[in-house]
Amino acid sequence: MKTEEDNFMKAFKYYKMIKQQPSIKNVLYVENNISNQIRELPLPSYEKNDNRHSILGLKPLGKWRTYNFKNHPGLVLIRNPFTNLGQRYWIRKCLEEYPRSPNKKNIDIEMRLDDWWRACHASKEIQSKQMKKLRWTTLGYHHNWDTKLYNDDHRTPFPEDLAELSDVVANYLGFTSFRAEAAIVNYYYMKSTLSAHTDHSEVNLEAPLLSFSFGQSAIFLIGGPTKTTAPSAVLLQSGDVMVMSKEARLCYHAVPKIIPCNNATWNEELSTVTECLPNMKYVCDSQKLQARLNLNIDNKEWSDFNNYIKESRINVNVRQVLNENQTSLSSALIT
Ligand SMILES: O=C(O)CCC(=O)C(=O)O
Ligand SMILES: [Fe+2]
Repeated sequence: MKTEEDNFMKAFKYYKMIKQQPSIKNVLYVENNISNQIRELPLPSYEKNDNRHSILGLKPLGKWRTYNFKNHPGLVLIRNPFTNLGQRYWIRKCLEEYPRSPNKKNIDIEMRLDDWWRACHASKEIQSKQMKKLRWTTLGYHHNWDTKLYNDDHRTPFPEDLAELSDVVANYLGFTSFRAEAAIVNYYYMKSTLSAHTDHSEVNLEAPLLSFSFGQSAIFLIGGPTKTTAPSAVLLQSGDVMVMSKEARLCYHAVPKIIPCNNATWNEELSTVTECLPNMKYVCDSQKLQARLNLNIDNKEWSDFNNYIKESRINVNVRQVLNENQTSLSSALIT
């Protein structure tokens, strides 16, 4: 039997190269769209009254710039819709709060750290051993990496702020019934990679996958439904939101390389948010959320997180697991 050629692996190996830097000549990004592979989309007819953006660290929706890719229908990029303060807020959340129990993380099997960030900052020994070992934490429905299945017994409350952020983004793109039910937060250091895979564990494969990137940049490979398709390489920069929907939802993708960003936008001009508090769908205490966002304007408060992110990348990968009319996986099995 003739085996199909693995063109995905070829590209992965090329970009992963360490001895010699891979050429980024063919890497697609908005600021250098030489091959016209990226096309800007007109502003969608989003809900103009959605005034939740400021408190979530987002720019006004009318200023967002959205693109699709000639060779990858269903793949949509919103080029950094976050304010600089907003980036600080989400980076901090991913480090300080999301890795806390009962959320799960890769280092749980080695050492029980209910509060990884605090433990690392309370002990130099823990810091030296555990800080750079965190590779992922899961939220909501916890992805089981062995069985690749979700389970009703491995579900904890999904963070309200991330559910709200996902709701704003999904609504903006017209996915008005999207519900954030599971997320994987991926932590990358400068030599980390993520190998080729598809995300197919969700019952609902119609709902898009929302991917938020912060910190250092990444080369993201996106191919087709099999590894025979040669992938495109796309540069993901801090704040970028990549959406895998429709035909792109089940395509192979990977991160072969982290590259230093050109500018740490999260350390550029910052301004606090003082607007009147909007009505929220998931967040109960919007006053507290606003205070938490504004806290990060203080460089002393921000300093430990800055030290982490200057040589790391964080990706928050949000999924809907269930179908629209289902409330649990068991109800999904019956219908
Ligand atoms: O880090 C990324 O950009 C992709 C992460 C991813 O593919 C995943 O979590 O399934
Ligand atoms: Fe993925």
